[in-house]
Amino acid sequence: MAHEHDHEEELLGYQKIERYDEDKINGVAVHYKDILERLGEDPEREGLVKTPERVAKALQYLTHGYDIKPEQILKSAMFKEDYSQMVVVKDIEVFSMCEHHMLPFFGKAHIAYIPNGHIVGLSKIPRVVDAFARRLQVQERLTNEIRDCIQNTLSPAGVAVVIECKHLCMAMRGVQKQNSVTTTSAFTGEFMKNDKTRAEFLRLITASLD
Ligand SMILES: Nc1nc2c(ncn2[C@@H]2O[C@H](COP(=O)(O)OP(=O)(O)OP(=O)(O)O)[C@@H](O)[C@H]2O)c(=O)[nH]1
Ligand SMILES: [Zn+2]
Repeated sequence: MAHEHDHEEELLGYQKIERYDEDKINGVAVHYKDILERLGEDPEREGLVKTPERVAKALQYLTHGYDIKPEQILKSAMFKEDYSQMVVVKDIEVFSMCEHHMLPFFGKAHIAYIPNGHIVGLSKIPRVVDAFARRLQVQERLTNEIRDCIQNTLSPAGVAVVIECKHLCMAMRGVQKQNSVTTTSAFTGEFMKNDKTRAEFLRLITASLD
């Protein structure tokens, strides 16, 4: 079986990076076969035979954030540094799933912090976003969890998080609003106390490079 799989990857010419928990995949797939039948489909037809397994794998991937420890990610790349100006990472892609309908919501996160003795490896900030986004979420909690993780781990003078997302549960169904974007924000420290600092952050995330 393992051999067959290696061969498949060879044929595709690339390595599939995802690692799957077979018990979990099989357990979820059984239910999706039943769901297909209950929706009026024929789970044995060619295009659907592997669908329960594919859906199970997709869902495992879309919720793999439960297995990640975001604090550890930050701690793995914290460096003593004297820099005390705002550090902004903007336009970080976000893909998450709303916990009410299990439909995607997606957009961008903009994050800033003001170092207080330590800086963090830049790539670790989008990694923290992913760790919390790849779970069943609401946008408000996602926003707060990212803020709290950075604040509690790095102890900066302040953290700012703004997230802008479209929710498919509002576009494909329900109220069917195709263009509405939801914005959430969360602040600590200087971003909360100091209007000028918060305004500078908001200006930086709306400013364009080109
Ligand atoms: N606050 C918040 N609400 C969300 C988020 N994602 C989805 N929702 C909302 O969750 C709510 C669930 O409300 P219900 O009335 O129980 O669900 P529903 O009958 O499917 O509601 P409609 O979407 O209005 O048809 C809806 O208003 C969704 O728009 C989110 O990230 N944050
Ligand atoms: Zn929803």
